[in-house]
Amino acid sequence: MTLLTLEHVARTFGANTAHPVHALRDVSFTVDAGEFVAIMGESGAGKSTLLNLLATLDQATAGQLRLQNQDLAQLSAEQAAKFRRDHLGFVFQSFNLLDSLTNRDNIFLPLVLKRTPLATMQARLAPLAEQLGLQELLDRYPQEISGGQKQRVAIARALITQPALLLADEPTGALDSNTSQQILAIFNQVNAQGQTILMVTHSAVAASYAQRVLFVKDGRIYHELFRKEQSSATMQSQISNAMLTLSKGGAANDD
Ligand SMILES: Nc1ncnc2c1ncn2[C@@H]1O[C@H](COP(=O)(O)OP(=O)(O)OP(=O)(O)O)[C@@H](O)[C@H]1O
Repeated sequence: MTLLTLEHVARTFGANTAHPVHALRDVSFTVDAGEFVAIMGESGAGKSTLLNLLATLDQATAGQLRLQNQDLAQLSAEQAAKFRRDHLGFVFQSFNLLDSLTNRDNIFLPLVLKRTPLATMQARLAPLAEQLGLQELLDRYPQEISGGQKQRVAIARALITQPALLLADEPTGALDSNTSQQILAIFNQVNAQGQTILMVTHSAVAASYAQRVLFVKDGRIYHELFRKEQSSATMQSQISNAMLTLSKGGAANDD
């Protein structure tokens, strides 16, 4: 089942100025429910612009974005905020936890905003806390735990609303390599349980955990790699080769 469809999406900044920036020129792809897709590209390629459109924080200049058959261009600002709360989960490089709240209250926050009864919040937290190894950390504050632990809290906060799509922006960018691999293993686990994930990353290691990698260059999807049955080492070297080829200006080839 297709969850997300982008058709000829463009985003131009400063369209009526002397120097318009075509951050996205013509982006089309679909994501099926249950997929784990990584988006890679060099700095300035348009990744954040794409993520902002998917997050309903920005509107495309042209083209169509549909998530669960909702046309994202048709949402008012208020509807977009509700759509975000109801259907999307976010994980950021810098965790974005509130220091004044305990880890438990950070995780509850999106449900509190939706006025969810406490019993439901607790029932949803229990399995997540167990899976993410958070039981001992719930009553502590974000500044009392490590970066990897903060990211696990942030993942719980993103998943507690049971979002259709988890959007991750450089989720391992602030973590060392061991901790990154733990976080990526969690992504693989929740994906195996059916969670659809779209992750922007600069890291070939991180992208190699995904089933599919889309490469963005100059506001277009330039290349696509499928993991299939390949080992993570093979996938990583294919990703690195594709990035190298793209940085040299050519179209990548994964033969
Ligand atoms: N609000 C804006 N106004 C004008 N130009 C913008 C704006 N946001 C992004 N751009 C431009 O659009 C292009 C794509 O930017 P974007 O942030 O999407 O790239 P990126 O791939 O996420 O880069 P990075 O990996 O460095 O975060 C860049 O040329 C950038 O300067």
